[in-house]
Amino acid sequence: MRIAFAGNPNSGKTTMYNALTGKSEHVGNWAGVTIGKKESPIKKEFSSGALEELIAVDLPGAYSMSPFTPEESITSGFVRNENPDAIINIVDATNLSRSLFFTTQLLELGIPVIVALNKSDINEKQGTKINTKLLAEKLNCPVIETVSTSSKGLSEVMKQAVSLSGKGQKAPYLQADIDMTDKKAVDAEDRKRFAFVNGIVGEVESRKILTKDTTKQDQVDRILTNKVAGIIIFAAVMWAVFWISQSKVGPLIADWLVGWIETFQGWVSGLLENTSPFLQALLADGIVGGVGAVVGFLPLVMVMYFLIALLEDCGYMARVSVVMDPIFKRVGLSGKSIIPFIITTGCGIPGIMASRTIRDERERRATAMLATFMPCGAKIPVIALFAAVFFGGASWVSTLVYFVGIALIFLGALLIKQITGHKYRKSFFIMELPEYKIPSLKRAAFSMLGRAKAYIIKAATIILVCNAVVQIMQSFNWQLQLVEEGMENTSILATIATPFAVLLIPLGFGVWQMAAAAITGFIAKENVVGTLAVVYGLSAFIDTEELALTGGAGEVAMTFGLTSAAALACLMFNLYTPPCFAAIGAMNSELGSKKWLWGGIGLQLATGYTVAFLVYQVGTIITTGSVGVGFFPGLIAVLAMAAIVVMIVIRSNRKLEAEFGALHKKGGAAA
Ligand SMILES: Nc1nc2c(ncn2[C@@H]2O[C@H](COP(=O)(O)OP(=O)(O)OP(=O)(O)O)[C@@H](O)[C@H]2O)c(=O)[nH]1
Ligand SMILES: [Mg+2]
Repeated sequence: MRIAFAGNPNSGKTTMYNALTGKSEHVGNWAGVTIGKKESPIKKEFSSGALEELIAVDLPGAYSMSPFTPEESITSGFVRNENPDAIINIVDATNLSRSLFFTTQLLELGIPVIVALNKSDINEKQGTKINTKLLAEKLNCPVIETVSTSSKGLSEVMKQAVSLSGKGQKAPYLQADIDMTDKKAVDAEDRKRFAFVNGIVGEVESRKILTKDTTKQDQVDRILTNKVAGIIIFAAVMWAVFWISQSKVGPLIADWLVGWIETFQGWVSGLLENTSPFLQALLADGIVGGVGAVVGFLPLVMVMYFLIALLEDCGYMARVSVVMDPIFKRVGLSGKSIIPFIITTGCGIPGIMASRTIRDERERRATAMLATFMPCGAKIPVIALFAAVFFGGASWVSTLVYFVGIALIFLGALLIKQITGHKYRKSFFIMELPEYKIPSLKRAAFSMLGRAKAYIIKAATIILVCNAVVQIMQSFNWQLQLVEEGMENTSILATIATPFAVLLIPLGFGVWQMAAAAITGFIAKENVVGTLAVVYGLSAFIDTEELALTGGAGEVAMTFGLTSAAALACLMFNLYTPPCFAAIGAMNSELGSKKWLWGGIGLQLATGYTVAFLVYQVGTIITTGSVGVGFFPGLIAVLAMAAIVVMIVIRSNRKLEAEFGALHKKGGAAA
């Protein structure tokens, strides 16, 4: 027996789904969190004696059966075509008139509907009363007050769902038989439906606080969404997130963790004392050392995940969208893009997927393509490592790379706008402002632990294998003999990476070790740290005795042999060139076009290269007074890439002019 969970965005569907199934799917306090269908069996205690297994199907939020965005069409498609046995319609009880529009459409499908008047706790606090008995009569279906966050009313909802499932449903309002392609007729029909819904709401609801009254929440919103103050507050909030996770609390815990890892590594080395040097190197340095170096940074990432989960839960994200909207509009994006960008600071894959909730196709693709310029959680170890080794652990480094990421998003968006002719297209922006609430520490902790688990699994699988492969490739030469000391350049790894390293000379880090790290970084960005640990034979980058990241920073910096300008260039190259393969896969499915995908990858490659070139060369001029090595070849490469971009812009503009320009002229002449 399948029971669908449908309703407006942010009404609490996923919270209810999690409560009934024991899952921990992503919940957040803004519209558009769930972007795909999720299924899971309902716990026995809620199955209210049903003989068959009950399957809950969580769906993305939708305002109506006529979808505007890809994720809305998943919902309407499912309830229309997949015949669930019953629909639980989760209605945000604080926003009845908006929600019932969709309810009346669901009631027309002939599938039994149970209305869960969710968030009824908020109504209680605000003194809003809803006559559920009367509402049930008007709608012709059971109406039950629920609070998903505390499971109130859920047993009753399930009882009704089980007893009604498979039976029919009589609709209280039937849409007239109209031509759905006739926009005027559809609009008129929608207006009639609204009138019907408002009539019901007028009868069943009594409010203490009227919608037009200003509440405390409105006053807070006035400040948080203010054009100037809003941006300053947002910058301060994000800075605090990075500062706490990467400079304060994160490193403190990391230090303790690394102590354990080092002890473990010592123990493994002890066990292997009498075995072959290759085996020792592979197990103790390659696997334990490499994976340990990556896991050592886990606390930084975890603290960050925790803080972002708190931000998601309190209702602030939607406000940030509003603040950023006018700025993003200028570059052809919309305020909604900010949510994918913030999610990407955790991981690029859900970040890219979150772009699905943006209506305009061009904006959606631009967002998916640019999201990974925001450094993700896997890049934190890389940032922290370079900051510690070359810049004394300075927190300006991480702040800088996030701001450069934002700047690149703006520049990239401007470029896409140029290429796709944004001036010919219009878009609009609707963002609902959800209620503020005190974020749940428990939920944030769960979300953090879930992500930490994924990070550890990744370290123990992909990263472990990569490190082992790197270790083997650097231990042997092509004759499959062990490489002797001083002959490291002849290893398989070195000979493969050297041609790539040549390309990196104008960026200041044209050595095979850095090239190898960048290449393994495409498999997973943590690999940059793992590979550097393996190829340079270093292990823990966090020094336990000095309670600091790489207490032996000077020594490590010497081993790497980079100037500070080259180090910063190397860091930025690893951050802004294309993300890991998994994120590229997500880009592929969201962009839905090979042209856009390759355009995106090309843009990322060109951007990463150019930024690294500029940072190294300008940095070298500032510090030494003359340009760095490989300046001219690098300049030629960068100019060639720029020329290609200019050519694409000119060509596409000509095409657009032919397509739209004529149209505009015609329109102008007629007027
Ligand atoms: N006060 C209160 N808050 C709730 C209740 N149910 C859910 N919430 C909160 O509402 C917000 C949205 O919850 P979700 O479960 O993500 O909503 P959703 O309907 O799945 O949203 P989308 O996936 O975006 O369509 C979260 O912050 C929840 O904690 C409730 O009964 N009472
Ligand atoms: Mg949801």
